[in-house]
Amino acid sequence: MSAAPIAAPPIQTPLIRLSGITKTLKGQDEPRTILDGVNLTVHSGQSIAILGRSGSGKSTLLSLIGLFDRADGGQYLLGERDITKLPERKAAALRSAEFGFVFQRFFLLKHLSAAQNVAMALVNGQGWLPRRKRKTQVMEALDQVGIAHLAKHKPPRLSGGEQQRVAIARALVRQPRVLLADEPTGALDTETGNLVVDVLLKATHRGCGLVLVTHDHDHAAKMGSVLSLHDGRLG
Ligand SMILES: Nc1ncnc2c1ncn2[C@@H]1O[C@H](COP(=O)(O)OP(=O)(O)OP(=O)(O)O)[C@@H](O)[C@H]1O
Repeated sequence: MSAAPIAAPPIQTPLIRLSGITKTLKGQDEPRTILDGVNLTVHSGQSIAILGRSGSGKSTLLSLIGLFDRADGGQYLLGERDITKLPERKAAALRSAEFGFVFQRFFLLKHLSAAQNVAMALVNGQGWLPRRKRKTQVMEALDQVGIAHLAKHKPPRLSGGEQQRVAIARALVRQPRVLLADEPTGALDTETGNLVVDVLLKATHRGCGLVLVTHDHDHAAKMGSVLSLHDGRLG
């Protein structure tokens, strides 16, 4: 009896494919090429760390991925869609639908509770979601980062790590396909930073792609892959 043929695994379209991305900054001085043919592929559930010396262009690259900025050359595919030259209005809509952002600074509103800060991310062009639905999504996001019990606390009563977890919940509440984190542990001590990295990684278990810019080699080593930006190239 011949063995049954082994089915080929389904080929998944990557969430993101950047090819040959270039970016030259034209300030008062000589134009400077920051990204010089960057290729990057991000799959669902994948975590990628980007290391590189200060000024090497890590934040610039993250801004391009998150559609805050545009490349001068190369191609950007989001799923099957070529978004290299997407007009800004459409880019803004994609930005809030597809990406979650976490930064070194938490950017929380001090006079709002943790839950209210997270709910702010649910305001969209059509206004607010129905109250009950909004509350459920907010509590799920806070639960996902392990601080549902702090929902009513305002930022001044929270530790740095707790505040960053509120910021991560705010990034996750719209269920983005990709989480972009720029030095999210930069303002935290080592132990708290480790916790925050674990929370970010947990999001990848639900299928989110994660791109983490960091200076911390231990945090980078926790990611599925580690890339380094050097002389405008990622490798
Ligand atoms: N809007 C801008 N105009 C001119 N130069 C800029 C602009 N934004 C960034 N730069 C320069 O581009 C280079 C890359 O900056 P970027 O912030 O991407 O680096 P980075 O690797 O994230 O650095 P760090 O690790 O210090 O955050 C730096 O030399 C920076 O000074």
